[in-house]
Amino acid sequence: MGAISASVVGEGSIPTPGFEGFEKRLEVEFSTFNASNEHELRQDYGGLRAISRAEIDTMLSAAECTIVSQLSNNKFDSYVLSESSLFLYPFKIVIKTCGTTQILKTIPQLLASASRLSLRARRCKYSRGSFLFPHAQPFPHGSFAQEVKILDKFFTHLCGKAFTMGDPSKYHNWHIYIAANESDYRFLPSDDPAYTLEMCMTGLDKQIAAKFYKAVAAGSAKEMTTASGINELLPNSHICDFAFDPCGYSMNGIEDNAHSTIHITPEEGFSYASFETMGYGPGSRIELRKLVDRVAACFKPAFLSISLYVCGDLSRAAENVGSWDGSVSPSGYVCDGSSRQVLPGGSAVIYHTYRESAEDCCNIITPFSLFTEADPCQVQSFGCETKKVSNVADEDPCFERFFADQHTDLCQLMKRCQFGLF
Ligand SMILES: C[S@@+](CC[C@H](N)C(=O)[O-])C[C@H]1O[C@@H](n2cnc3c(N)ncnc32)[C@H](O)[C@@H]1O
Repeated sequence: MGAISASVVGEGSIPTPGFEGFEKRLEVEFSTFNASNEHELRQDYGGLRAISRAEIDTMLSAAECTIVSQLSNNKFDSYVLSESSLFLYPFKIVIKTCGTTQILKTIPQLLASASRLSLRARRCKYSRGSFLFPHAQPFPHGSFAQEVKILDKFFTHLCGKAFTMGDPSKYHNWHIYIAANESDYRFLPSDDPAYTLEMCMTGLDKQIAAKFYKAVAAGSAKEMTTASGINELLPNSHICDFAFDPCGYSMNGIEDNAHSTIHITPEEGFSYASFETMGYGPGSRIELRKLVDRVAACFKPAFLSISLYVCGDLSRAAENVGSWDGSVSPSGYVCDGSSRQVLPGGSAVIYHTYRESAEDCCNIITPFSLFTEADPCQVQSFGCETKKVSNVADEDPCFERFFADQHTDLCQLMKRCQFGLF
């Protein structure tokens, strides 16, 4: 497992005064090498779900986390991890890890397993908020520029672009990397855009945070789920929950082809909760704006951010995120920053930050006021797009070690991904 506290931290990281709640999130979408039969395959095809449990374990152990519980339906598999969650759809994987885990180390095993199933990556999306304790992150998570450089090496056959959203002079930004071939994405006007909503919340209400201590919840994750009202956020979803010792909570929710996931770090001083849904949108019975309100009311954080990613016909995707301007504030919150970005591969994202409208919220001390992101020397923001700076040298021994540690013939693997040699 990765870091949990001041004394137990992952390899290459330094001790911190608290647990790093902000997750790193990697989503990779695949297609078959034989595009002609892809449509039939999409109807009834296990795809990535055929990856063996042993391969999944190997992949996760590279990042320094493990599976603690599982829940599946006929559309996809979900796993609660020691540090966050994993979702395996036939053509898509979502891995989310927190603490000092090294999520990018999962990529070689993932690409190798997918290649054995004749699948190749056609889109990679990596995102994360600004860390609470950036100096504790091991290589290559010490800066967004390092992360981008590693991602570019794995996905050279796709055109990677990196963006830092939010005001660069502020502590809280959203970092997003997307690699996709435009030619792979042809959406029909009838295709519903797909939404991914992510909320990151800090400074949780103390009484609410207390519910995620085992001693208070009689040791039961189920009790935490009901006492907090989490079970009512998406009432038709099936929930797989897990309570950590002595505190902390994670859950995955699954409903047809949509998922949700919540992770909670209740410790005072660095309390954090995240909420994510993928697959809910206008076509479902869930209205995302009302959902955002319910989630904010459930945790009552002092600060929260929303990232809404839409993928589909580009004009519709851009239009859809456009309608989510800064006025879409959860009740009791004021928006203090908004940005919007059209991304490669028919997608777009908006990012808003909010603070509680109560006047006394300015007195709340959060780690944001104590630490600053380590990125500035590595990443320069031009508008939104992150310029990939050259001072992250290829010959940096950390890069060499990163790849040497993977036990995979990476060059061979990347060539195969690029040219479809399977
Ligand atoms: C629920 S996990 C999920 C992380 C999630 N990204 C977050 O911060 O909300 C983090 C919480 O569980 C606690 N915890 C206890 N044992 C843990 C372990 N072995 N690994 C990770 N977290 C653990 C941490 O102290 C923290 O409160």
